[in-house]
Amino acid sequence: MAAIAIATEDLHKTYSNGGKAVKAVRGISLTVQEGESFGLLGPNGAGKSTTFGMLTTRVKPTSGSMRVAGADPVADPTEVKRRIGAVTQQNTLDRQLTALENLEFRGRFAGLSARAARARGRELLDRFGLGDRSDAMVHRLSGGQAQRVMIARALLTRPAILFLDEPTSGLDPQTRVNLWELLREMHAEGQTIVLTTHYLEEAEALCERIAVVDHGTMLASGSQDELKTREGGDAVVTLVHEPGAELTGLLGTAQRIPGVSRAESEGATLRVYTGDVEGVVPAVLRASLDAGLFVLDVAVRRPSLETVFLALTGREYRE
Ligand SMILES: Nc1ncnc2c1ncn2[C@@H]1O[C@H](COP(=O)(O)OP(=O)(O)OP(=O)(O)O)[C@@H](O)[C@H]1O
Repeated sequence: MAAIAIATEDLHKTYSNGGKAVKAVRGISLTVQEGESFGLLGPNGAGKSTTFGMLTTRVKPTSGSMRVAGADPVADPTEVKRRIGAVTQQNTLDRQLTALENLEFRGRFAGLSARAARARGRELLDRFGLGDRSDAMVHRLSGGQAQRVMIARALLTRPAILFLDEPTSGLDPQTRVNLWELLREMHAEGQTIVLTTHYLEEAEALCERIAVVDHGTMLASGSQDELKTREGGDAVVTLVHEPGAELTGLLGTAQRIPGVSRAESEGATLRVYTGDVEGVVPAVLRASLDAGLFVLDVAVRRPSLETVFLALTGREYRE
């Protein structure tokens, strides 16, 4: 069995914002195995960056405990930093230096000889398709190139865990897909990867295991299949009615339709969860018409991370 890379127990973080307490993280317990690619998925403000900050020593938890790469980020932050590589949301490259110099500098700081740091820097830039950009000043790099240099820099000291906070936020779709490819390669070579993302598609593309977070708590965690089976095994049928439609009666009827495991309404939208799409769609449409309602749109979503989020929160996922 693989060793444990990360274990957290009931992590909390409360910020004080002008005297007001902001409970950003409210009890996160998770385990990541070595070699895994693990994602913290949730909408903006869910507490992902705060959790990322605690795991990577930048944010001190209010309470709870954790082990990261065999050390304690609170008691021994220097040791944790030595063992991990972290890529934050901001561009933290030194703008006075070239791409290669940024890498060399990190290598020297970590105790490599000048020669070793330069060689490893070159190797990584080549690997990341940036061999011809090694002498470019940082401000000349595109967003995607800068992000790759930051990942290369984080990998320079062969970290036990590579942490990435929203790795493709703000990148164009093609650059995003290229970066996914790179991260998949790293992972195939055994690199443990922990990332945060608010893109369902990114979590789906990159993460073997996912923790779904919202409002500072972890709603569920598991492999994608586990989550889909456990939390969102049903397809979701959505009926959108004219604005202002009153759905109370319809909701009751929908809940009694055979094959419907759950029904809920949000404004003029009715959602039913079912394993029997073919049987339920006509029945629920009929119920809607019988209730004198006008249906604007019908949509069926097969089990996915989107339906998992819906099932967990009763809300549509908005990226
Ligand atoms: N330094 C801080 N001081 C006060 N409140 C903070 C601070 N950092 C974050 N918060 C608040 O904590 C909550 C969680 O923020 P956090 O950045 O961890 O979420 P997130 O899921 O990473 O979202 P995003 O993707 O927008 O960064 C938010 O309500 C945010 O406003």
